[in-house]
Amino acid sequence: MNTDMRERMKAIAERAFLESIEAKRNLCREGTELLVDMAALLAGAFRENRRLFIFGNGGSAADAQHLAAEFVNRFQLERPPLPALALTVDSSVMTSIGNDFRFDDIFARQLQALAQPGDVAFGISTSGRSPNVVAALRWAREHRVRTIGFCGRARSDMDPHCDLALHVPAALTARIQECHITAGHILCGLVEEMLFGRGTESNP
Ligand SMILES: O=C(CO)[C@@H](O)[C@H](O)[C@H](O)[C@H](O)COP(=O)(O)O
Ligand SMILES: [Zn+2]
Repeated sequence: MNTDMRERMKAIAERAFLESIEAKRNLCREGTELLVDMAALLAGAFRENRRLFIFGNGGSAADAQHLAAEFVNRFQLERPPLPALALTVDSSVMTSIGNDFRFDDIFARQLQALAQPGDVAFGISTSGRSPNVVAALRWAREHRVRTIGFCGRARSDMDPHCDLALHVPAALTARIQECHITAGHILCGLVEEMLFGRGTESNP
């Protein structure tokens, strides 16, 4: 690689780092209160033995699985497992629904099979427009399943179907995703703290 090319690549990398930092700084200012509310909603549902279902496409499917693993196994505290499931992990279920019905139904139909009133449906979409995410949130809302969403900056199609929606103040999909996983980790930490942290029933 010649020097010009190296300098150009470094500039691209530095810009990405700085945009990511800026997006997270803005999210910290605009989204912290809402994350605490989301954590309280989730902690309340887990206290009532309700379950969490997480879903999204592409990078957000990976986020769904990553966050489900934090809840089921553990995040930062030694504590009992929490019931969370990513709706992105069973290729047989997803391909059969996509093939026999519509790809837009792959998450909603799994909720129809698994979710009960009081459970929580958690949709993740950077555009806020993925039809399968929106359809699942819509079904959940109509069936007394609590709904939370992570999306991007703009008003999103998820909003009308979410009890709580976190909007990330960034334009690029990648920067929004980086904020989503940070916010997801924070959410896991807050839920653990609310359920098992010092001063709680399980840890007086
Ligand atoms: O990870 C990325 C881009 O960074 C992609 O895989 C991205 O997640 C996919 O294009 C998704 O289909 C985008 O869906 P959404 O976030 O708009 O709901
Ligand atoms: Zn990505």
